[in-house]
Amino acid sequence: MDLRDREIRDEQRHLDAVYGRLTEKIHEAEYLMADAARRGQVGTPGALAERDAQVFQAGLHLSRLNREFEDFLFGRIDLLAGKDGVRGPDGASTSVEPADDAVREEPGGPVADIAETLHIGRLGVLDADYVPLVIDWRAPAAAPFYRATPLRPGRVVRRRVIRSRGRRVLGVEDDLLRPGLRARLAGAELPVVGDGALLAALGRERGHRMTDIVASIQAEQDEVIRAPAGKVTEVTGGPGTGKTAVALHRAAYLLYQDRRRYAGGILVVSPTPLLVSYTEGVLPALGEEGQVVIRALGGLVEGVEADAYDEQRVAAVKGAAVMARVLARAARGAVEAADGPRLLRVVAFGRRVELTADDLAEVRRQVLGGSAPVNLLRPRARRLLLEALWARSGAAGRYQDRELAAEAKEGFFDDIGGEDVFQEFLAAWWPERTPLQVLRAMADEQRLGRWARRLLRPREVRLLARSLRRVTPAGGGLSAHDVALLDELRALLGAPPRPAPARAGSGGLDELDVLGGVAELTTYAERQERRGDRRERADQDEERLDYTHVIVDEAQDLTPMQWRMVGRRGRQASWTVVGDPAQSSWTAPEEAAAERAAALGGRSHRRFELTVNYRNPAEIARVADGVLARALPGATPPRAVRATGVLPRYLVAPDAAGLPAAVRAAAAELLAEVPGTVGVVVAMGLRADAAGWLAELADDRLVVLGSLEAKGLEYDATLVVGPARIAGESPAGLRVLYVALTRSTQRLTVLSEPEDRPDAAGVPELLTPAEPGAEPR
Ligand SMILES: Nc1ncnc2c1ncn2[C@@H]1O[C@H](COP(=O)(O)OP(=O)(O)OP(=O)(O)O)[C@@H](O)[C@H]1O
Repeated sequence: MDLRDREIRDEQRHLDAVYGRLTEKIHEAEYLMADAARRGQVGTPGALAERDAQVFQAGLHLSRLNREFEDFLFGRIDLLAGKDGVRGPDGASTSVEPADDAVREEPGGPVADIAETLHIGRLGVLDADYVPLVIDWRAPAAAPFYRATPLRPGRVVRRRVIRSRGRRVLGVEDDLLRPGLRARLAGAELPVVGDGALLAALGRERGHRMTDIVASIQAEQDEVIRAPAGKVTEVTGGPGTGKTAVALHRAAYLLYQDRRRYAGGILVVSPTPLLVSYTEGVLPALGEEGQVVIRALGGLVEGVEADAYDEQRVAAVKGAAVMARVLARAARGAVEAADGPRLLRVVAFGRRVELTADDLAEVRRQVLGGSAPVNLLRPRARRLLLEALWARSGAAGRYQDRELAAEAKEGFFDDIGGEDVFQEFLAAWWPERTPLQVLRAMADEQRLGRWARRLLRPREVRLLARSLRRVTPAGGGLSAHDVALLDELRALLGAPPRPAPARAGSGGLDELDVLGGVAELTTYAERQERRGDRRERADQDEERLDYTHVIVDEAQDLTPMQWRMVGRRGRQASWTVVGDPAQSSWTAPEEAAAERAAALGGRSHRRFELTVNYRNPAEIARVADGVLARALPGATPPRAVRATGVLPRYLVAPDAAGLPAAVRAAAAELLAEVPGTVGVVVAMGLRADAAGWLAELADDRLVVLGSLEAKGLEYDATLVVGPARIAGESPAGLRVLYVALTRSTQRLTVLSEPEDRPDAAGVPELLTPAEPGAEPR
């Protein structure tokens, strides 16, 4: 038996002991459940409550234990004796530094004994004597597993990554943190097996789901994951540096640290639904099922799901901070229905009392002088209308006595205010508006022009109105940018009215008379389960806005309006904000920076930078770095950790007619070369066409993406089609191209069109080295 097999056998013994203990715990939990059920039969309220609590606890416990983790146990550290003998609650010694006499100088060099061995896994497990069999990866005692480096080894002599599946140990890989030291474990020399656990993880094929990195978190990443949840933790780093992975592991860490505070209260905001589905398996794999809400920007408003895309010039209008002012006017303007009543007539004291259009306009002006959200101004509208009628009735003059006058007025308010005529008038004259109704009202160019006077240019008004025309009364056709507008409107309007059947005379705004339209929609996260029972649940949707921690992924892409929306969800929260300015597809970064600062309030920042690219092989990173130099001259790219020896491939499509076949052939070639996924990235405008061209390949490993959808995702191989077309789609196009080129873990093919002006080797102009000092486009 060779050394590796022997070490695997030893780790297998340990894993068997762990599973033995887990089995005992499962039996304990099952016993508890059965016992609880028996107690329930007693039937007193107290017994029932106790049973519920026990069943709940035992059920939780069981479901965690029963999960077949692919690698329940994944790490081990062998440690020198600590400076003091203090042990923490998990049974491990707490000292970070070794005892002064832990290492002895001997003639052959320094020698030491391993004083403590810890196994690291997804959950903490103690044996019957409270000795730790496995330390939870988030416990303080596990930190050295991630943190120790040869420069600062602390007590760690050997770090071992254990690969296991189910109950079987498959392999071990060791790193020596103190290579010059001869260490002894139970009298024998400490064996060392292989190297490169990290590299093995990085080279593995990719699927459609992100996996956790718990076995190979690197020191600079660990610093971020375990950073105290101060006010704002800000993380920057280039593509592939693990920002998304780190953000998700941080959520799991915060839960472990203070479950009471964070359970259910962590929100992760992701740029696209694609990235949400790519990442949503990571937390359950870390044992945190259902504790963290992950939402796409277009799915942040409860009951709404964005399913449309805005071209860049429209997005630029919708995302700009000035929209907040346009919407404020729209919210107030929309309460005045074009076909609303122009005369209020009641009968009081035996004669007709009227308010004319001019009178009503004056009352409306007074009502809008109030600062409350528009829908909440209705009681004020009611009161001011009655005041105006009372004044017009001339009744006040008939009373000398102030008390009598006040009494008469009160009676008048009660009588007139209670009449059907008056109530119907009020409902039509001050209709309650939903955000969706107001947004749709903005599709009328003339009306929008009025609301946006001196705020938007006529061209912008036209673009905006035209784009909003696709929004249906039920909320179809909304883009992620529209959702931020809806959220702003919701704040301006106040709580939307409860869903109710449309009432005649409810003051429809042109055709916008679908009350409660918004509440009829569903969110991304709940789409699956909700399909069948939308109506029943719509009423129960009390949206949560007060998260305790908000994590923003790809933060560089949020528009000012989106920052306002996200900011509303974390007024009291601490924040983790991760992003990379070099990948930003938003064109006005300064404006976004101002709204971001407002969203994060005056909270203090702690900044971290990640510097190593774990995704792209060096051969691919080099190509991307060239584009980065054009997009942001002077920016430092992250350092790629591995090379594959495979150079990117350059192909050229002869002309537009030949493009579909060329795309198909290039994609098919990549599918044949890699075991996992292939992403085909095209300009947004080419998305639908490209999907059609590739349909016949019918391979579920293949994904077609518009350039903006590629954000955050990764594939074994990527085919980037038409770099110039991608770069030409917006002023931020070069940065979008940079994103496209950094999606691959193994192979990259670039397919040029004639407009890419490829050189003789097929390398498109944009991918040739930039002239020194070249201006960004
Ligand atoms: N310590 C690690 N061990 C193993 N894999 C890692 C490690 N860190 C990152 N990775 C892998 O590298 C890839 C990139 O990580 P991630 O998507 O989190 O990077 P990112 O910084 O968010 O990238 P981008 O800015 O391009 O979205 C993922 O496959 C991730 O699992």
